[in-house]
Amino acid sequence: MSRIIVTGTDTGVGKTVFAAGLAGALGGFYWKPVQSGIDPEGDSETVRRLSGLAASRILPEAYRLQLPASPHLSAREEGVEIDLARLMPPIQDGPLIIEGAGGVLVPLTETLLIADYFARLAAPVILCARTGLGTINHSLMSVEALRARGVPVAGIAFIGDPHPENERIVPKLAGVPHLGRLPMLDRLDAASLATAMAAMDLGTIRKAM
Ligand SMILES: Nc1ncnc2c1ncn2[C@@H]1O[C@H](COP(=O)(O)OP(=O)(O)OP(=O)(O)O)[C@@H](O)[C@H]1O
Ligand SMILES: C[C@H](N)[C@H](N)CCCCCC(=O)O
Ligand SMILES: [Mg+2]
Repeated sequence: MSRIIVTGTDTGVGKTVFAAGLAGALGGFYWKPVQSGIDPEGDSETVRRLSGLAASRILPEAYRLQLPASPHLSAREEGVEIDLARLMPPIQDGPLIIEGAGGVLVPLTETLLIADYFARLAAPVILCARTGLGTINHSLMSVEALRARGVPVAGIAFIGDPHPENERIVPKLAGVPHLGRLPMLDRLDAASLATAMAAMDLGTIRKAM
């Protein structure tokens, strides 16, 4: 079964938008194992709006927590203990896109970081990174943290305005493919996202899965 994890250099970098575009382009399934923050909507609802996929392709979260915070804290606030056993991906008949929470060293529990969880999933990761100032450091640190845990990095998907130098040096120093760049879309809807996803290297992503 083919699976890929979508992570990012930070929260708010555009993982959900990219994951929606990818799930739509691959005709796959989307799963957000741990959602922290559901007002006005969680990432699953966003993906439903933006992917063009049927509701049945968006799998229910294992944890759906109210507080928009680090998952370890959101869980604690609700008296919930996040259990790794509940975070194993559902079996699906098609490509599964799994979205993390925040960046790679965000804690799910007092002892389990999101990158440790990815290592348990044994699936490749796409790192979503901003194109602009600050991305070199954040991207290279994220790749190092993933590698240190033996998590395969399929490549970097850039998000934002073109920045040829950052888009050159980051994949080069990280030693991973540049998977393309998703621009910030003025009108963000399923149709414009599907069109913009044509700029991504879906062939390399499919091969990595
Ligand atoms: N390509 C894009 N075009 C237009 N708006 C975008 C794009 N990517 C992200 N955004 C906007 O930026 C904000 C953050 O994006 P998104 O929710 O995808 O981040 P995230 O990395 O998934 O965050 P989280 O850590 O909460 O899961 C949202 O308001 C989203 O609509
Ligand atoms: C609330 C947010 N939108 C995400 N669901 C969780 C982001 C956690 C980030 C934690 C941190 O790095 O400080
Ligand atoms: Mg998200």
